[in-house]
Amino acid sequence: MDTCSHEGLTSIEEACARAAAYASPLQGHEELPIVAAVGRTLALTVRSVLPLPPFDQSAMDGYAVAAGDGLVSGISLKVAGRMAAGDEERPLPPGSALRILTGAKIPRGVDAVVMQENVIRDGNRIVLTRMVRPGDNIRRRGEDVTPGEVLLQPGERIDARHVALLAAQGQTFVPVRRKVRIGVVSTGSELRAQGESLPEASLFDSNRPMIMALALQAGADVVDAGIIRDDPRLIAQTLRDLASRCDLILTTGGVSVGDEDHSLAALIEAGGRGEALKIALKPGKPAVVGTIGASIYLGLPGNPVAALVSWLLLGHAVMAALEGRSPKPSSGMHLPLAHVFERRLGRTEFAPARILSTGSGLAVEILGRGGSARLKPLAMADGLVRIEPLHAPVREGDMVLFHPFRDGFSV
Ligand SMILES: Nc1nc2c(c(=O)[nH]1)N[C@H]1C(S)=C(S)[C@@H](COP(=O)(O)OP(=O)(O)OC[C@H]3O[C@@H](n4cnc5c(N)ncnc54)[C@H](O)[C@@H]3O)O[C@H]1N2
Ligand code: MOO
Repeated sequence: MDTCSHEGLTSIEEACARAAAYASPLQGHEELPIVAAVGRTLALTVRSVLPLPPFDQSAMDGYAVAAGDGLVSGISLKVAGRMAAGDEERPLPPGSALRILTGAKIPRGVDAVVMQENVIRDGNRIVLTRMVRPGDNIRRRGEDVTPGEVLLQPGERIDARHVALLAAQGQTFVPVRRKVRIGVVSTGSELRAQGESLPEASLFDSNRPMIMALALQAGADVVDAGIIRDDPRLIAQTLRDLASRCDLILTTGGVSVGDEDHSLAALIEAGGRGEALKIALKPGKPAVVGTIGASIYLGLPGNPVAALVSWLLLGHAVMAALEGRSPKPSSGMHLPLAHVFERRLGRTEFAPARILSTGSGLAVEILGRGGSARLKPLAMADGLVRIEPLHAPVREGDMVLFHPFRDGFSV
């Protein structure tokens, strides 16, 4: 079923779903040391083998006591010994206290820890300056994690937080999916590689380096397949070659309606199948999605900002499908726009924007007036704003969704 949103355009959700439908999760996994697994995708469920904390422990530096029904302020207790983190348990003599440090095991008979700030120490005795209740300042065995519970689900992208949890479980290795291998090609007879001369009417290829960088940021292995001029035979030959080596092939350029837009024709000539999409998205309206051999094919638009936005939506949807992850819901923040923004109804619009600090809080300013070929505003921006299809006119102070680049380039 197609979700046609405006003038026969395909909605972003439908376009992402169609692109992802060509992909299925990659088979096979490898075991990596937990720190080396950062950025990789978990292949199997991880269950806990150990309660966390592994034993009842003190949450504070202070004194371990038997609080019973509670100890009132003013009670005096003898300090009968000391327990530091890592010490073996020592018993609490009745009617006394033990000096205890953060992380130390709670001895039998102890049911509360008094913070040292809440006692007056006088030689070998303490006097409580506050009421003490049973359970105070004790971290219970298993209160964080119980044995056997599911800790991490397959598809989780491993980061420092997961490394800490796995480490606390005593785990040395973790099973991860193999990296997605992405072949990146720029198409366009006007393009030259860095280091080449720049004849009239030519420009340096910025999409291929950008897309390679984005693919690396997304945790993929990258194959640089160079620049191919606008010749469907040459493009088809490159696609055939990459199909035997890559899980995903990304080209930029040639997805629109011009005489030299050969993306879909080249895919079909190479033996693949696919479809040209017109998405209710600005920039990034045209795209080609399909498959060739065991590879997924994504033809991104040539305009650089359009290529970036298209990668963030379609590319991320395909990556999630290849890695067996369900795409996370979008997690931008709503901020007021600092100015009027001229636009037409109908397409979701993304634009580079920076955050401003105003007298009344934060606001966002769109840079570059929405030009899809302009690189400088993109490089100067803090993130992308997303304006919904029916949000027009856009007035100063209107709320828009802002996706910061620092959160890993996602929208
Ligand atoms: N009649 C119409 N023309 C266009 C339409 C349309 O609907 N009807 N859509 C426009 C939109 S929107 C976009 S986006 C572009 C997409 O075009 P293509 O994917 O076919 O890309 P090209 O025509 O090859 O290039 C567009 C533009 O980008 C520059 N470019 C291309 N590759 C690179 C690169 N690797 N590095 C830097 N710059 C690149 C290229 O020189 C062009 O200026 O089509 C519109 N046209
Ligand atoms: O949507 Mo094009 O993708 O405007 O640059």
